[in-house]
Parts: sequence; C-alpha cells; structure tokens
Amino acid sequence: MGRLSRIIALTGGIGSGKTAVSDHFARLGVPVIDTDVIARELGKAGAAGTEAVAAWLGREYLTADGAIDRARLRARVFGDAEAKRQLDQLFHPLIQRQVEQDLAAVAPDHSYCLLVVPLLFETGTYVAIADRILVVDCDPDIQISRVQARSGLDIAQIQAIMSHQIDRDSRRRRADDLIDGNQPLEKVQQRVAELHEFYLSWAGDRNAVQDSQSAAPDLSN
Ligand SMILES: CC(C)(COP(=O)(O)OP(=O)(O)OC[C@H]1O[C@@H](n2cnc3c(N)ncnc32)[C@H](O)[C@@H]1O)[C@@H](O)C(=O)NCCC(=O)NCCS
Ligand SMILES: Nc1ncnc2c1ncn2[C@@H]1O[C@H](COP(=O)(O)OP(=O)(O)OP(=O)(O)O)[C@@H](O)[C@H]1O
Repeated sequence: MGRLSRIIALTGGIGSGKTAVSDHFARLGVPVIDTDVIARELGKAGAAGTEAVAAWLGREYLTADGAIDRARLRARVFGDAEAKRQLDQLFHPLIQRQVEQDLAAVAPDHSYCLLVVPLLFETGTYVAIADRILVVDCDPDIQISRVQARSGLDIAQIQAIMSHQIDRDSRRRRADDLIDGNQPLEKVQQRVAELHEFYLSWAGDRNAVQDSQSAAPDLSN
C-alpha cells in the first residue's frame, strides 16, 4: 500500500498570520489544505454550505449573486451562542468531508503536507490525524490591528470572534513548533524555511522507518 504524507497541522488565532505562513510553505512546494479556504468555497453560490444556510436562516442571508452574505452571517452568529453552535454543526461535517478528499489526493512524493485549521483545538476534529502541530503565536493587539486593517471590522466584532477561540496560552502549550507572528514578514518567512528543512528530514526519517518495517520479511512460516 502507498505511504501517506505526514500531516503538519497549522493553527493560530484570527489575524495571527496563518495565511502568510501557509503561503510561504506553498511557495516552497508544500501541498496546503486550508479549512478557511474550503469554508469559503462552501459559501459560494449553489454550494452545499450556502444551501444549508439558506434552509436554516432564509435566502435573506445570501447576497444578490446567491453566495453567503458573510457580513450578515458574521453579525448573526458571533453574538449568539446557539446560532454559532448551529453554524458549526452545519459547516464542520462539510469541511471535514472535503479535507478527507483533499488529503487522499496529496501525491505520495510529498513527504508532508500542511493542514491549516483555525479552530484546531476548538473542534478537536483534526488533532488525532496531525503528526505535528505548528502554532503561529501573536499578541492580541497585533491580531486586532491586522484584522482591522484588512477587513475594516470594528474592535468589538473582532473581540467577539476571538472570544470563541481558545486562549493564547492554551494554544501555545499544545504546540510542537511555534512561529512568532509578531515578527516582520521577512523573519516569519525565514522561520518557515527553517521549519521546512526540519520537517523534510523529520518526515524522511519517519517514512524510512515505516518503509523498513513494511519491507521486513515475514518469518512466521
Ligand atoms: C461566519 C463567516 C461567514 C464569517 O466570515 P468572515 O469573512 O468574517 O471570516 P473568514 O471565513 O475569513 O474567517 C476568518 C477567521 O475567523 C475565524 N472564524 C471563522 N469561523 C469561525 C467559527 N465558526 N468560530 C470561531 N472563529 C471562526 C477564524 O479565525 C478564521 O480564520 C465564516 O467565518 C464562516 O463561514 N464560518 C463557518 C466555517 C468555519 O467554521 N470556519 C472555520 C474552519 S476551522
Ligand atoms: N508577520 C507579519 N507582519 C506584518 N503583517 C502581517 C504579518 N503576518 C500577516 N500579516 C498581515 O496581517 C493580515 C492577517 O494575516 P493573515 O491573513 O496571514 O492571518 P490569518 O491568521 O490567516 O487571518 P484569519 O484568521 O483572519 O484568516 C494580512 O493582511 C497579512 O498580510
């Protein structure tokens, strides 16, 4: 049977720099599967997530072109625990199905792939399949100012989203590897390049052990 690539799960709070980090891994040739990207695909016109939201909240939660109205949905769910729970219940199984398909499609000549999961610890779904956990760690003030600059959300809205995410210390404690997201982009990219070298040799070693075990002669008869 073919060997599967090792999975490095990348997580971090909103605006911590996950996309900046995963973009650099992608530039280095690493396959990247990102649950935020999948969630956005599921929210396009006619997609399964969009239809589920329309059935749940009505078509007024869609834009004129039939996609999910993200601003309206955001305003609805992040101040209402029950609505947030329902959204998670609708989306997470759909995201999970796509992640399984994407993981199965990673070419075996990649010794590892990057699975980006903002809610890695909050949902728990992907912890067991992660061979290592990489956390981008960032000061909350910097997270807020970056998200503000990018999206124009106000501080209260950003804090409401952050209040649904695990706290910084708990996230850091569960990391195998850390990236300091407070550093300038150039330093972050340097750290990604170092981690890439490390992961290649780490995954290579582990795969070599697995290959030697599966190639071991059967001495039972
Ligand atoms: C509610 C939605 C429409 C708001 O859209 P918006 O453009 O503001 O956010 P976007 O999708 O770009 O996500 C940005 C960040 O918000 C945070 N976030 C998104 N969804 C959630 C959630 N359900 N719970 C907590 N934080 C979340 C994450 O840090 C994420 O990286 C959108 O986030 C969504 O569809 N969420 C459900 C899908 C989901 O659970 N995604 C997380 C994948 S693990
Ligand atoms: N180290 C950095 N230095 C300066 N700016 C950065 C750095 N990392 C990310 N940014 C910028 O901050 C913003 C948020 O970064 P990014 O989108 O990578 O975060 P994210 O964790 O993926 O966000 P989200 O959780 O909202 O999806 C972007 O505009 C990005 O260009």
